[in-house]
Amino acid sequence: MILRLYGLVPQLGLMLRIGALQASLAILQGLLLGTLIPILRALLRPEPDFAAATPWFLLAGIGLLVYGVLAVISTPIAFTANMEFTAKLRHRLMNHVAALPLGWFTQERKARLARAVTADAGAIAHLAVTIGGPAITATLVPTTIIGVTFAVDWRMALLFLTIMPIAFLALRRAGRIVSIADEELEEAATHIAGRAIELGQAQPVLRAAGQGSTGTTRMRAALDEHRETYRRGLRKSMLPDLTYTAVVMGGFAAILIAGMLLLIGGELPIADLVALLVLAVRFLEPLGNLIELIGALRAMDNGVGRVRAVLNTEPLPTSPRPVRELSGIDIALSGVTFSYGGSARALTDVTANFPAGSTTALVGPSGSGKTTVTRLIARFFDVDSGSVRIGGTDVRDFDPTVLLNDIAIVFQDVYLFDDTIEENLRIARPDASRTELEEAARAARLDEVLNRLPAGWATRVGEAGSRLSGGERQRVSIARAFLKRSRIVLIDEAASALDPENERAVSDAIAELASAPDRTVLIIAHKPSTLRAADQVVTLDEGHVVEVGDPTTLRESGGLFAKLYDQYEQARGWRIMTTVDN
Ligand SMILES: Nc1ncnc2c1ncn2[C@@H]1O[C@H](COP(=O)(O)OP(=O)(O)OP(=O)(O)O)[C@@H](O)[C@H]1O
Repeated sequence: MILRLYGLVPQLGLMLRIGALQASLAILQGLLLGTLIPILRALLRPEPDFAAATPWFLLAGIGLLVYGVLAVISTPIAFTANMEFTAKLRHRLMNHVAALPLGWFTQERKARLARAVTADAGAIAHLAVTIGGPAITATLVPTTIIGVTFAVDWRMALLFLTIMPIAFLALRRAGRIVSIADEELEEAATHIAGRAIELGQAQPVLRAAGQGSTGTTRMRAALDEHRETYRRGLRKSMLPDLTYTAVVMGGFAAILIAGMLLLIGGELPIADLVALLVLAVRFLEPLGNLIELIGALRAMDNGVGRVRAVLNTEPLPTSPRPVRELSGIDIALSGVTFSYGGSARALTDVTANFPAGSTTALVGPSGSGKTTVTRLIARFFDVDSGSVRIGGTDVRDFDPTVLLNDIAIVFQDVYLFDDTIEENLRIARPDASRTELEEAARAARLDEVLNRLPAGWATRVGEAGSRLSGGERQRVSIARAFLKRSRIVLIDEAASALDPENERAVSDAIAELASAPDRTVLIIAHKPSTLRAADQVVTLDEGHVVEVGDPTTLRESGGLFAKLYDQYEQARGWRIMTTVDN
């Protein structure tokens, strides 16, 4: 368990300090109790011998003082260790998940990750420090007492020695059952967390269906499952708990009977029996506490297992000699085949070139693979076969930070952090000057929004940007791309209707982003104006490239692009009519 913990947070110095401190406290406690023997032997004579007891009293006094000082020192050390362990573990987890393929982040795994970062990391550090110490005490105090007992009566010491392994065997069994129950309970708790996230996300749909307050049946089932698992766990662990308690109580009875028999037989003086009974109580008490601790320790071990499972997930492989800069900004997909894990392919043998400085419109029916192409270029996933190259280099050979720095992505569904507009922009470039921020805002037509808002740059956008409209959120996202000065920009143009003002602003901003000659732009396009302005069009259908060419020629050829273009224009006509009518 200790090795597993060390593997998770390799803080050898800290662990040794805490361990040594706790071990010293435990051994000192046992030895202090040992001073009782000479003291009682000296005092429980027909003529009490105070002179013989005095040095032992003095020794016990000094021991108590040292014990007190060590106990006081250990509190701040344990507190600091707890904080340090938690922070290190959380950082390790966050750094690791940042390198995982996006496909890993399913609803269930997101819930597990949330619990690993919050509950597990906190509990592991807390338990390692606050339960680890008492666990050391609960093991070392009885061990020291056995040693001390040998000095009094070897037969009684052997009895103490026999009780300990029997108790540990009973404890092991109880621990195993507690561990299984804890794992089942954690599984049920993770289900609840997953369903709770789902419940939050599905609120609009549930309310529309009149079920906002009752929740989903899946959520109710998860709660029932948790309750039942808890009950089952309690039932299962009751018998081993009782067995262990019986061993500990039985141990005391055995010591008492054996001591009385030796006393009656004249083989043990009364002073030694009294001292041995006090030692027996202190011997069995920490052993008794172990049953409480074992549950917590097993829970910690399970937590360690869960955190390790996240940390053991393979990130996307990195090249041993990663390329640290782009040598060009042309993009080439060559024979790319990719599926999201199931049997259905999202892309099949896709070959397409996106020349440096050009703007390409990616077009195709829903589900044809447009978003997948952009995800593979940004290396959110790795291709199953074929290659994606930027400036002639396979994206798998780049240092991942190169792609993060040189590619800007303007998603349709923009995620904003619950912070000010300024901070949401600074994510793209934390050290941007005020002038750079303002230039980016102007280019993205965000300045109009900022002028309208009373708090301007300091406006808080609300959770996930909920206080801004969809178009305004997109302008923030485009401003991020300008600020980042990325030489490759991947845009998912909104397919749904924006209000005319936002639509014009977003279109103008995208056009400006695409007009730079030193930028390669890919737009998943739905608007006739964007399609017309593109240097080339790549049409996808069911994961295959079906057309490549300039927009005018493709429109005249009457193929899939021409059909989609007409549909977009018709939809736009309807929207304009509806807007005018309103
Ligand atoms: N995360 C995912 N997990 C599993 N399958 C996915 C995932 N994302 C997309 N797919 C599937 O891959 C195929 C291509 O999807 P993709 O999102 O690339 O299409 P698209 O052309 O961008 O569609 P749309 O225009 O509707 O956004 C679809 O069949 C889709 O169901």
